[in-house]
Amino acid sequence: MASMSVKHAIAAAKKLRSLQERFNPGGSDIYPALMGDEAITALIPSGNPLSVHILMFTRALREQGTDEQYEKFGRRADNNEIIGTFAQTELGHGTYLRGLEARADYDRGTEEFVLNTPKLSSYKWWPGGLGQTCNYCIFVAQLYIDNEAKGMAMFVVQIRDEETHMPLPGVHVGEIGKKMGLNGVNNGFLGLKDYRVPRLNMLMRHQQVLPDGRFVKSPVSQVSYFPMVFVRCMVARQNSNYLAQAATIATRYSVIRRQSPIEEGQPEPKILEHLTQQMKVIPEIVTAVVYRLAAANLQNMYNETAEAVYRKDFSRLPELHALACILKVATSYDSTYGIERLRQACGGHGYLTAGNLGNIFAMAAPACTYEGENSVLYLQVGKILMKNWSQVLAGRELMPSMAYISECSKMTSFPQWTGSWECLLKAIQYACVGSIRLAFQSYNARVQSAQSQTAAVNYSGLELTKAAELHGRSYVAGNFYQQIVNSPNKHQRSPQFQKVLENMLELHLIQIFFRHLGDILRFIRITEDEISALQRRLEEVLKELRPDAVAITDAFDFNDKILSSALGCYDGNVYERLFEAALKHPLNRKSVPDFFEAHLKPFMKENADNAKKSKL
Ligand SMILES: CCCCCCCCCC/C=C\CCC/C=C/C(=O)SCCNC(=O)CCNC(=O)[C@H](O)C(C)(C)COP(=O)(O)OP(=O)(O)OC[C@H]1O[C@@H](n2cnc3c(N)ncnc32)[C@H](O)[C@@H]1OP(=O)(O)O
Ligand SMILES: Cc1cc2nc3c(=O)[nH]c(=O)nc-3n(C[C@H](O)[C@H](O)[C@H](O)COP(=O)(O)OP(=O)(O)OC[C@H]3O[C@@H](n4cnc5c(N)ncnc54)[C@H](O)[C@@H]3O)c2cc1C
Repeated sequence: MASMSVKHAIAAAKKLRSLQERFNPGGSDIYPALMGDEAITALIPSGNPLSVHILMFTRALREQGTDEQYEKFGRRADNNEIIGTFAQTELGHGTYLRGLEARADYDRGTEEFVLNTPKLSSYKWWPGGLGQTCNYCIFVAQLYIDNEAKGMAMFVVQIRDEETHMPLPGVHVGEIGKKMGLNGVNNGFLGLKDYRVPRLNMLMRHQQVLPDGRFVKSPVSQVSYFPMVFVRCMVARQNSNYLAQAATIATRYSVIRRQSPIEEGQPEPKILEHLTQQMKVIPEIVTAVVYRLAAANLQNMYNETAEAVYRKDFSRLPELHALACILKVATSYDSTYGIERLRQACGGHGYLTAGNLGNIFAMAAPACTYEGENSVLYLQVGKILMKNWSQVLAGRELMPSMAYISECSKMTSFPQWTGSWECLLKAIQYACVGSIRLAFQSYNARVQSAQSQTAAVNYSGLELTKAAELHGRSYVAGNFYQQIVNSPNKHQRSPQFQKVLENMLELHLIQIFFRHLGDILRFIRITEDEISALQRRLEEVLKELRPDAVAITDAFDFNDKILSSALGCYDGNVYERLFEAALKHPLNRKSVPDFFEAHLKPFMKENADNAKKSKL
């Protein structure tokens, strides 16, 4: 599987290179090419062993290295002359970066760094492609000068000979073993023992070690986290894609499969005529659209911030960090749960490998963990919200994506309930700000009672993650509302198309309202009649969107090869394809399986003989 994946990955990398030249001639940013065709990754169902090379290794060299270091390493990496990975996580640490054990000791006598993974728990563990594919890596280690810790630093480390691919002396490298999915990625382990690299192999755009051992700190230490921010932005787009693929499969299957008459004596309808089936499938279609739009917005913000950082302007980093965390968490959670809901919506056939929904789930699910475990990132955002609430209390302005927090903080009560889109959006935002206020009261009380900030974060963790989740809902719903209602190109849309978009907005807002009804009722009085009216509107908008479900998913434009699903094929010949896939199963090559003579027949005969004996 690994070699097949590498073969496919090389073909994909060549296609990316051609896309890049088309989208971005001579440029080094792969993102425009990815925008055009990240579906390439879907062609490698066991995962792309070059994705970390493309997404992290090349970008870290460009963004964290000096221009000279880019010339020495980055250009060859961009040209795929060398293949690298991003080796940060260790067997013993993934989240708590300050706890990483790999170390780099500066030897001013030789102007080299001596790299070590001192214990088994210090081994790098998980980096994509590390096991078999890569011959280089960005090695993240704690920097020591004269045995004094200086914080994390990144080093370009060659791990395999470029000609023979043999591991170099002092390198212990290999594959970490089978996973739930992505088994073509060869995630690996790496141990280094007294492995020396020249001083100029430490990436020094933002922090430096001078030949005499003097350390020049980075102006903003967090800029070293930037490679992770980029992937979090990519996860938002990738996982909205996975959800869109699963929604396409389940929608097409739901208009082919007929089951259970709705009226006695009537023919069996398409299962998408059942209201409960509509509630399983159509919200997921809309969620995929909502997150694709949010991810595109985030990517624009990333590009702007990356350019600013390149000019040493770090002012937008905190907002990008907060939004990248929020969207990475929301898209990975909602896509993972949504794909499983869509699999279940396809009944037994959804459980067949030929339906491909299991593999799409296995590709989407690890995004809840990699690039920052989701609940840890929610806590990150919770901490940022606490800082911003302090700003609100001090009457200071907040970053644009949090401006609604200031507005809601000035409201003494929620206005008269109208049930309009603006009302629903404001209700979600108001509940978020109420949750932030409560979390702040708990957090601040703990800090005031002499608890450390870290401890106060831990003991306020449930309220902090709730506030973070509602902030994510507010941002995503607000972005969707703006795109549908206030978009500058709204007038270019046909009335019919605008109506479909507005139906999707109606469904998204009502669905989020019901998902967080408890959080909302904590801060807003809404009558039973007003809630029942929203229930009716939910049922109505599902009915309204039912005729457009297939057209919307067709507009995702996944061809059959990308979907790789007997349930979601464009021609709708589901049963023929399921049967064709079944007949290809190795067990169907013989009428009598080998295990009959070897195991089953003796087993049955032994039972028959025992039965006879017991009768005698
Ligand atoms: C052909 C390819 C096609 C591709 C198509 C699309 C594919 C896309 C998907 C990719 C597929 C596969 C790739 C998977 C690869 C996976 C790679 C990895 O997993 S790499 C390892 C990831 N690891 C992590 O994310 C670690 C998580 N932990 C952390 O980030 C930190 O430890 C943290 C933040 C949890 C704690 O930090 P710390 O303990 O240092 O302190 P604080 O929390 O107080 O933070 C200090 C200060 O810094 C600010 N901060 C933190 N993080 C960031 C950041 N990233 N950016 C900016 N600022 C940051 C924080 O807010 C604090 O600020 P302050 O003002 O001081 O309060
Ligand atoms: C498919 C895949 C690909 C990966 N690719 C790479 C790669 O290319 N390069 C790389 O460097 N890494 C990679 N990783 C590793 C990934 O980044 C880590 O798994 C991730 O950062 C989580 O760290 P961990 O595994 O140590 O989990 P832990 O941090 O041990 O988390 C375990 C549990 O502890 C909780 N926890 C941890 N810290 C806190 C806290 N402060 N507060 C509250 N709860 C906490 C978490 O929420 C979680 O529930 C990959 C992982 C996967 C699954």
